[in-house]
Amino acid sequence: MPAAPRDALEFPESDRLFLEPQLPPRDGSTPRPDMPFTTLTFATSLDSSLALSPGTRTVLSGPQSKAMTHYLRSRHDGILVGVGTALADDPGLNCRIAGVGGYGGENLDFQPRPIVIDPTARWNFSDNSKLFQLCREGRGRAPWVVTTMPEPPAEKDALLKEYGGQFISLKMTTSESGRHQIDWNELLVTLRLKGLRSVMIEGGGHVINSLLEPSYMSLIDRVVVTIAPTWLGQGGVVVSPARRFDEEGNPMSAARLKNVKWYPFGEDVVLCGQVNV
Ligand SMILES: NC(=O)C1=CN([C@@H]2O[C@H](COP(=O)(O)OP(=O)(O)OC[C@H]3O[C@@H](n4cnc5c(N)ncnc54)[C@H](O)[C@@H]3O)[C@@H](O)[C@H]2O)C=CC1
Ligand SMILES: Nc1nc(O)c(N)c(N[C@@H]2O[C@H](COP(=O)(O)O)[C@@H](O)[C@H]2O)n1
Repeated sequence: MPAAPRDALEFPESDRLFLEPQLPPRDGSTPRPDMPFTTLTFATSLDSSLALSPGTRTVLSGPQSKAMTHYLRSRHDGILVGVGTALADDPGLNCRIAGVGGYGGENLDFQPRPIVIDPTARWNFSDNSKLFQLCREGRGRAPWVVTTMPEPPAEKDALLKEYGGQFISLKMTTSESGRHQIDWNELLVTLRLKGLRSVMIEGGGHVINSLLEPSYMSLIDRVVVTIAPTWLGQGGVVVSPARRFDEEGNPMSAARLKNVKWYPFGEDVVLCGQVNV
């Protein structure tokens, strides 16, 4: 077996046991036959911010919860972000747990497929993008880019294909709340048809808030949130889904979790649960 690179992360067996009930089943079975097991997971500050501002990569997770996130990546077939995140972070979206493919393991075993929602092909990726560097080094898979353009730009299409990635073209719809967006049902069914049995959705703010709309939140099988002991302050990228109202027009909470478990990981705490729909 190849040696693990120096930046490989360790995630202790005892912590794996805690997490197991929250993870996609190892046999690949899914709660809905036509869709992947879907985990919503992100790191947030005490004031519900994912980042200091939309274009800023912001470290929130400490070393233990970061290792947990990478373990989650090893247990999902796909990892999804919006184009805002791709532009801000130039992310790797691979799994760096010791023993997975490229980190001491064979081939690309346990490396998730990166998926970027990019309706108008704004993401200006190139050979120098982190994701593609990792592909060349055999440490990650090429991305699937979800667009609404029937014919995506030819140059980008060629580069994606060269690395083993692809554009996926879907249509825009208008959601219940009037948002013009890709329908999550259609997207998840498409990803299942393409072979993904589990997907973790990492962000950013637009992606999470749109998935937490009433018509979509039942698609989320698990929520795993890292809460870091810091306030980022005003102006951040905030997780705050649209308000809901009861029959009399009174405001009610947008969403609530059930079957909640809390795990401390270093200075952070990780909250797991299911959306109470
Ligand atoms: N702390 C954490 O765990 C994470 C932090 N982030 C941070 O979040 C920030 C980016 O967040 P945002 O600016 O909100 O961008 P985003 O990553 O949510 O992407 C937003 C864009 O994605 C597209 N999009 C998303 N959902 C769509 C849908 N259902 N249909 C059609 N298009 C859709 C739209 O083009 C939209 O403008 C970055 O600063 C990044 O660092 C991102 C992921 C995780
Ligand atoms: N779990 C977690 N903790 C943080 O503090 C973060 N900033 C993020 N961000 C997400 O991870 C992506 C970066 O991944 P790579 O390290 O480049 O593989 C970033 O784009 C966000 O999706 N997550």
